[in-house]
Amino acid sequence: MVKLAVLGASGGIGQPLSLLLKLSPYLTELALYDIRLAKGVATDLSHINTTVKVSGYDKDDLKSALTGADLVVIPAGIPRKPGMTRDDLFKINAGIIKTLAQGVAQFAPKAMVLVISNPVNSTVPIFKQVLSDAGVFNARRLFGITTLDLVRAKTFVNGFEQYWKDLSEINVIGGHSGNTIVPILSKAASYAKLTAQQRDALIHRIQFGGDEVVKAKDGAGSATLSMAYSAYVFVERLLKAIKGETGIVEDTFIYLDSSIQGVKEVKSLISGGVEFISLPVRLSARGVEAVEFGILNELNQHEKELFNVATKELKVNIAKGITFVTGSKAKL
Ligand SMILES: NC(=O)c1ccc[n+]([C@@H]2O[C@H](COP(=O)([O-])OP(=O)(O)OC[C@H]3O[C@@H](n4cnc5c(N)ncnc54)[C@H](O)[C@@H]3O)[C@@H](O)[C@H]2O)c1
Ligand SMILES: O=C(O)C[C@H](O)C(=O)O
Repeated sequence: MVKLAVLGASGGIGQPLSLLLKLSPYLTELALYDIRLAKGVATDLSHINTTVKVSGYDKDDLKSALTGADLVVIPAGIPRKPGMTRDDLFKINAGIIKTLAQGVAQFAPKAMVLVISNPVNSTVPIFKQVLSDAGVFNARRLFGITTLDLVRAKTFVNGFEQYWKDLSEINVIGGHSGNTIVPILSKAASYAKLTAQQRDALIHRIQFGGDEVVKAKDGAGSATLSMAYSAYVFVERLLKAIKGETGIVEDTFIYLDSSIQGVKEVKSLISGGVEFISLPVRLSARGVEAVEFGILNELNQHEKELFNVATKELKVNIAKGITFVTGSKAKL
C-alpha cells in the first residue's frame, strides 16, 4: 500500500504528473490537493481503468489529502513569465511552501517530500526549516527535484553529435537556476570531441533551458510537460528504491546532514561550504542512503570553475529561504 499526495495537482505540472502517476504500478492511492479544481481532476482521472485509487481534496482539506501519505510531491506555486528569474517567484511561492510544509509537519511528518516549486534553491531550505522547527525533520526524506536539468542535458547533447553514447555518465549538480545548474559532461568520452565553443553553448543551453520554454510559452507559464515527465521519472526511481531495488542513483537537491554517508566527504571537498546541494544520491527504502561524493573529485578545471560560481549563488538562495522562516538573517 503506497499513498502519494500531489499538492498543486490542478496546475500545468500537477495535471500531467497526476496522469502519469495514475499509471504507476507502484502506487495504490493518489490524493490530489489544490486550492482549485482538485476534485474535478481526480474525478476525470478516476475513470482510467488502472488500479491506483484517486481522490481530490479542496482548499480546506489538506489534512485528508496528507493523512497516511508515504510520499508528497509539490508543484504548487506560480510559474515564471518572460523576463522573470526563478528568484522573482520567491515572494509568492515562499509563503505557499511554508504553509504546505506546516501541513506536512502536522499530518504526514514521516512522508518523503519531493519539492518542485521554484525557486527550488530556496523552497527546499524553507521546507527543511519548517520541519526542523516542528521537530520532525529527517534529511533522508526531503528532496528538491532537479531531474529536469538532467533530462535536458541528456536531450541537448544529441544536438551536438549524431549519438552521444554514454548518457549515463552525464550528471547535473549544484542547484536549479541558471548559473547554479552545473552540467558535468566531462566523464563521457564524447565530451573530448566538443570544441570549447560547442561546450560553452551546450552548457549554457542546459543552464538556461527553462528560459527557452518560458519565452516560447510567451506569458502562459513555464515547463510543465517535460517537468511532469521528469518528476515521474524521479518518483518511479524512488518508489523502486523503497521497494528494495538497489543501485539506484539520482541527482537531487538535498540537505547535507553529516549523519548521511558521504556528506562529511562532500563538506570537505566544497570550499566555503553549502548546506543544500544537488549531487548524485543513492536511494533506498529510507530515502537518501548515501551521497556519491566521488563526482566532486572528477571535475575538470572548467567544471570546477562553474561549480565555484554555483555554490556562491546557492549560499545566498539558501540563506534567503532560511531567513524567511526564522525571521532572523541566516549566516552566509
Ligand atoms: N523543479 C523544476 O525543475 C521545475 C520545473 C518547472 C516548473 N517548476 C515550478 O513548479 C511550480 C508550478 O508550475 P506550474 O506550471 O504547474 O504552475 P501552475 O500555475 O500551472 O500550477 C500551480 C498550481 O498550484 C496551485 N496552488 C497555488 N497555491 C497553492 C496552495 N497554497 N496549495 C495548493 N496548491 C496551490 C494552483 O492553484 C495551481 O493549480 C512553479 O513554481 C514553477 O516555477 C519547477
Ligand atoms: O524555468 C522555469 O521557471 C521552470 C523550471 O524551473 C524549468 O527549469 O523549466
